This record gives sequence, structure tokens and C-alpha cells, in this order.
Amino acid sequence: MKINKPKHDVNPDLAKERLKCNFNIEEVTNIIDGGKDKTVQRKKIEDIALNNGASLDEVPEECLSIKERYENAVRKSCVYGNLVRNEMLEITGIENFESPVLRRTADAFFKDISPFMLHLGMFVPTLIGQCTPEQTAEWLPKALDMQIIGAYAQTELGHGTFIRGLETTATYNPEKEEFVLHSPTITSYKWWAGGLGKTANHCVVMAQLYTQGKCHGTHLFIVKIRDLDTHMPLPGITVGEIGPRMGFSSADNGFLRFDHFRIPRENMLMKHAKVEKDGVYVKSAKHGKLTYGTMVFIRVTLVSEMSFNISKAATIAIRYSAVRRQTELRPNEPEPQILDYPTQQHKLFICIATAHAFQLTSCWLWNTFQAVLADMKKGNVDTLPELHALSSCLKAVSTSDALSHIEQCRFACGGHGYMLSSNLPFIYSFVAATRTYEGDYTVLLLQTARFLVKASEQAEAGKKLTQTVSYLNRTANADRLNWDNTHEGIIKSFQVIAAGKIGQCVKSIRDRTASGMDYEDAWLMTTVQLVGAAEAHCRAVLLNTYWSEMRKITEASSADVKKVMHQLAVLYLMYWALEKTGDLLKYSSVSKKDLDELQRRYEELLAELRPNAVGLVDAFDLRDEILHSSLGSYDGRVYERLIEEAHKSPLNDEPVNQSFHKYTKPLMLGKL
Ligand SMILES: CCCCCCCCCCCCCC(=O)SCCNC(=O)CCNC(=O)[C@H](O)C(C)(C)COP(=O)(O)OP(=O)(O)OC[C@H]1O[C@@H](n2cnc3c(N)ncnc32)[C@H](O)[C@@H]1OP(=O)(O)O
Ligand SMILES: Cc1cc2nc3c(=O)[nH]c(=O)nc-3n(C[C@H](O)[C@H](O)[C@H](O)COP(=O)(O)OP(=O)(O)OC[C@H]3O[C@@H](n4cnc5c(N)ncnc54)[C@H](O)[C@@H]3O)c2cc1C
Repeated sequence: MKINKPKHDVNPDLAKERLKCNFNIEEVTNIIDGGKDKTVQRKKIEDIALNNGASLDEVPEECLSIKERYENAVRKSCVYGNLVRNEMLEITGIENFESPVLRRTADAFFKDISPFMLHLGMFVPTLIGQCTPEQTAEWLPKALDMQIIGAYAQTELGHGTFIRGLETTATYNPEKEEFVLHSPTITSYKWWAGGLGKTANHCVVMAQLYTQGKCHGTHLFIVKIRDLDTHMPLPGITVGEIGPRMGFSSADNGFLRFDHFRIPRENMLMKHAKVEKDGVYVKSAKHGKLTYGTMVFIRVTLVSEMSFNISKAATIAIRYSAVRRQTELRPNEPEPQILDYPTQQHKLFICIATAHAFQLTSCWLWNTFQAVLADMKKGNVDTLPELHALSSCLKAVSTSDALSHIEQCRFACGGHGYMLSSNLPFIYSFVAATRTYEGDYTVLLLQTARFLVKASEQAEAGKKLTQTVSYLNRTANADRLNWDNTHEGIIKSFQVIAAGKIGQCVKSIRDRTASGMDYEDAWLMTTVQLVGAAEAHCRAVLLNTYWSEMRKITEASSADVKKVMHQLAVLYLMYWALEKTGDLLKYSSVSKKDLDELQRRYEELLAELRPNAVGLVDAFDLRDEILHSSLGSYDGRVYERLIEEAHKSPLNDEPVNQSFHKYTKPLMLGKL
């Protein structure tokens, strides 16, 4: 494989690590990319982005003021958007505009977020999923060609989770054949939409539809909010940025208020429901929640996005751990590389395994999503509830796990991990938001729980269940599973844990209703358990999918690659079995002896993986320009880079800062 040659000598410890690697790195890269041809395609796209000097910042992003940062991000977004439009889409094909490769390559331009991310990320997918063919023909080419720039304005100041509670109204006026958009209260301000504050000239708006005096619930509308020439907000529109945030600093997340703002009837996105010229409301959708489609799409894509973010953090932390030496083990011996500490390996090797687990699961989820879309095209919506349950829990658990693993990577880098130049704080703050946006963790797990409770009742009634919950058919009446210390045994035990927890939820709800509570209160009182049950179900799905997809995908691999991929998957199974010891004790016959044995095997596995650790992160093939890390670059020049970055701090522009003469010196001289 062609490696982009480092400009400097590689740190000797890192160079030695690479000699230890005993598998073919390129083969693993191809697995991650989804095939050799996909690796070639990715590299071509990366070359286009990286051979363009516009991605370089003279001053690091984080050292700029809020305004400068935004302006610089727009500059780079325009260059990047132009490359996507003119060169990259030629390679992927325009139908693959949502290709993760495009999203990931953008990281070479931004440590933080592009203000255009939501344009391709949500605005365009909404047009594709929610427009009639005529509307698609009108809007989509303009959006893909970036003649219009859009945002997705759903959340309001008062409501994000509870979509049915949104307050913005769209009232139809048949005389003028227009909708009047209005924000009746302060809590109805649109709030949070990425790119909305300063960048977008259009947005998709979720609003309560009124026609002929009746409310028909939330629907989507496309709204032009700024003049295309002057970019001034149109009369009736108040729009701006919501202020500094934990991350997403250059994404100009915005607010928007409508004052009786009029849009043509044709601007209602009418694929699933429409309002006729005379005001008659006609619903064509066979399922009530199809307007939530963009959210399902993004939840599906986020699983792969989490894999990418964990692989970035793991690459940084593992390369750094090979370079960093700390603490004598025995007197007068050289300090070991911190990667030699099993505690460090415990923090980090699970990150490599999780990146693979999420990548393989995300491909499987993507195929499931495509199959459901194909069913829906034929008018069959029966598979949608399972997809909703699956995408909800996988989004919740993958974002939450990614967040804690990335935090572990930062811990693994000690003090230097706290530096913005390590890039770990940027990765962390980006992923922190994913746990909340596109459906909060708890809320989405409760959606999955709702599906699971129904499935459990169906299993009880002897009905055959769909694939992802079919284990309930087999385990519904199982009391405690006989522990079987094999890989399949661990997966089965997670299914029994999930079935047991779901069964316990059903029982709690029934007991509560039997003692006089109404169903809603019984459900509410059981929600702590329901969240646990949905998480357990998700773990069972993840373990099973990772294991079976890993075996499939490595069928034709070389023996060494098969071995290391297998070791990672086993590590993943063991890690989670040991994390969930309490559940195993409750729902299986596992003994203390079995658990001690599992712990011993886990520790041995860490040692077996140790020589391949750097090779495994090299296989993620993340170029330095995409990693943006003083600690994680390919050549391991950690200390040199930390010093170079320190010199870039604007506080080092002059030897004495003016505040000394203005404030400190007068204080020292008692003249303040
Ligand atoms: C290009 C690649 C990009 C990658 C990078 C990404 C960058 C992106 C950056 C992004 C930046 C951030 C961008 C943003 O953040 S955009 C804003 C995102 N906002 C949210 O995600 C809000 C979360 N809330 C909801 O989704 C709903 O309100 C929920 C679901 C909580 C309740 O809803 P509701 O109160 O209406 O419903 P119900 O609970 O009464 O349930 C009633 C029935 O409906 C079924 N149901 C519910 N929902 C769905 C569904 N979706 N498909 C199919 N079915 C569904 C449900 O199972 C139940 O079925 P049944 O039990 O009756 O059979
Ligand atoms: C960086 C970022 C970017 C965003 N971008 C966009 C965007 O582009 N467009 C857009 O429309 N929105 C966007 N959002 C908004 C985002 O989708 C919402 O913040 C998210 O859906 C959560 O809703 P909320 O803020 O109302 O939280 P709340 O629902 O108020 O949650 C607060 C707490 O209450 C709990 N809770 C709420 N309801 C329940 C329940 N039923 N049962 C149990 N617990 C509950 C939650 O678990 C949470 O702990 C963005 C948010 C962020 C942080």
C-alpha cells in the first residue's frame, strides 16, 4: 500500500512497533473501506481535498475569534463544497452524495464543523425523502449545485424531543394559495438548526399544519429566509446565531422567528400528505410517521460516523502511547512505553474493537435501511417499526459508547490529551452532541423499549417475531441460561439478559396496572428498567452482528488477518461480558470460577494484541491532515509538534503582553 511518506524521521519506538506487526495492514484497510476498490476511491477523493492548499490554516482554528473562526470556516466550506460539486461527486456518483467518504474527508478542512454540514447532511436528504417528483425536480438540482444553501429547522426553544408539541404554525389561505408561517410564542422560536444562523438562505421547517380550521399535526415546508443576492433576511423573518456552545463552534447554529411569513402552497413538502388548492387535506402515507424520515436516515448514518470518530481517537492515543515512556518498573531499567501497561491496553484496545464493531454493524444497518426503503416504495410499511426500533437503539448506544471510549482515549494521553492540538477535545465535543441531537439517548431507548414490550407480548402469544427480536421466541420461557464459555455462549447470554429484562418490564407494568395504576403511569414508573432493557437488547444485537459479520467478511482473508480480526471480536465479547457481570449472574448460571477464567483470558488477549496495536490503528489509514493531532501523527514527532503548536499561540506573538504595563506593573508598584 502506498503510504504517504512522512517528511521527518519516524520516532524509533513507533518504527519498532511497525516492525512487530504480523498481519497485512492493507488487507484490513480494505475490509474497513468495504473493498479494495473503495480504498482506491477514498484515496482519490482524499488526494483531491488534500492537494488543495486551501485547507491549511495559518493560525489554528481555536486561536481565532468567534467571527474569524466562522468566516474562515465559510471560506473553507466554499472551497470544499466546490471540490465536492466539481470533482468528488464525479468519482462517487451524484446519487452517493451522502457517502461517508465525503463527510470524513471534510475533516481535513475543519477541526470543528463546517457551517455547510447540515446542507448536505439533512437539508438535501429531506428534499429527497419528502418531496413529490415535481418538487424534487424544482429543488434538488439547485441544492446539489449549491445555488441554494439549506438548514433543517425542526427543534424549537421549548421543544426538541416532543415533536408533536412544536408550536410554529403553517396556516393555509385558499384565497391566496399560500401558507402563513407564524411563531406564536417565545418558546416557538426555531432553535439549534446548524447553518441556520448566518449561512443558509433556505430551510426546511417543521410546523403544525392548519387548513379549513383544523390542525393536522406537524408537516414539513421549504422556506426561503434570505434574499439570494444581498443575503438579507426577508421581511417577516428574524434570524440569528444562538451563541457560543461546548462544540460546533463554527456551525452557526441558529434561531428563527416567523411573523406571519407567507410561502406558496407548493412549498409544503407533499410526498406523504398534501393540501389541495381549495384547502382540502389529503394524506397518502400508509404510516403516520413518514415525515420523521430524515431523522431515521441520520440515526442510521451516525453509527458509521461513531466508528470513524472512535478510530480517530484510538489512532491518536495508541500512537502516542507507543511514543510516551513513563515510570520505572524496576530500578535502573528504562521506563516502559505506556502502551506496555495492561491498564492502558484495557483503555485502548476496546476502542479498536468498537470501531470495527460499529463499522460492520453500520453496513448491516444501512442494508436493512435500504431494504425497508425498497419495501416502502412498493407500498409496504410493515418493516418500518423494526427499523425505527433498531436505528433508535443503535444511535443511542453507539453515540454513548463512542463518547465514553473517546474520553478514555483522552485519559490515556494524560495531560497532553487535554491540549486542543491533540484534537481529542474536538472529537469529544463533536461526539458529545451526537448523544443528544437526532433524538436524546434516553428518549430513543424508550422508543425501542416500546417495540420490545410489544414483541415480548407477541412472543408470549406464540407469534413468530421478526429477525432482530426472534431470540425472544427462543428465550421467552427460559429462566436462567446454562452458562457456556464460548463466543456463541456469550452472545446467547446477552440475548437471555435482554429477554429477561424485557420480561421483567412487562411484569412490572402488569403488576402496576393490576394494582390500580393506569397504563401510562405504570409505563412511566417502569422507564428506568425499560431503558436498561432496550440497552441490553442493543448490546445483544451489536454482539451478534459484529461476530457474524466479522466471520463473513474475513472468510477469504489471509490467515493472519483472520486471526487478528477474530481476536478483536473476541475481545469485544469478553469486554462486555465482564462489564455486565451482574446481569450475567442474574440471568445465567455463570459462576465465580467462570468469571475469573474469563478475566484471565481477557488479560491474555490484551497481551496477544499488544504487538499489533500500532498496525491495527495504521490500518484505519487516517492521514495526518485528517487526524489534526500533535500526539497522533504517523511519524510520532509528539514533543516537536507540541512545541511547534505552542509557538502558534497568539499569546507568544510578543515577549511581553501589554497587560503587564497596564495592570500587573501598577499592581506590583502599588499604583493601581
Ligand atoms: C451525509 C452524512 C452525514 C453524517 C453526519 C451527520 C451530521 C448530522 C448533524 C445532525 C445535527 C442534528 C440535527 C437534529 O438534531 S434535527 C432534530 C432531531 N430531533 C429529534 O430527533 C427529535 C426526537 N423525537 C422524536 O423523534 C419523536 O418525537 C419521538 C420518536 C420521541 C416521539 O414521536 P411521537 O410523539 O410522534 O410518537 P410516539 O412516541 O407517540 O409514538 C407513536 C408511534 O410512532 C412510532 N414512531 C415514532 N417515531 C417514528 C419514526 N421515526 N419512524 C417510524 N415510527 C416512528 C412509534 O414507534 C409509535 O409506534 P406504535 O408503538 O404506536 O406502533
Ligand atoms: C449541536 C447540536 C446541533 C443540533 N442541530 C439541530 C438541527 O440542525 N436542527 C434541529 O431541528 N435541531 C437540532 N438540534 C436539536 C436537537 O435535536 C435536540 O436538542 C434534541 O433532539 C434533544 O431535545 P431537547 O433539547 O428538547 O432535550 P429535552 O427533550 O428537553 O431533554 C432534556 C432531558 O429530558 C429528558 N427527556 C425528555 N423527554 C423525555 C421523555 N419522554 N422521557 C424521559 N426523559 C425525557 C431527556 O432524556 C434529557 O435528559 C441540535 C442540538 C445540538 C446539541
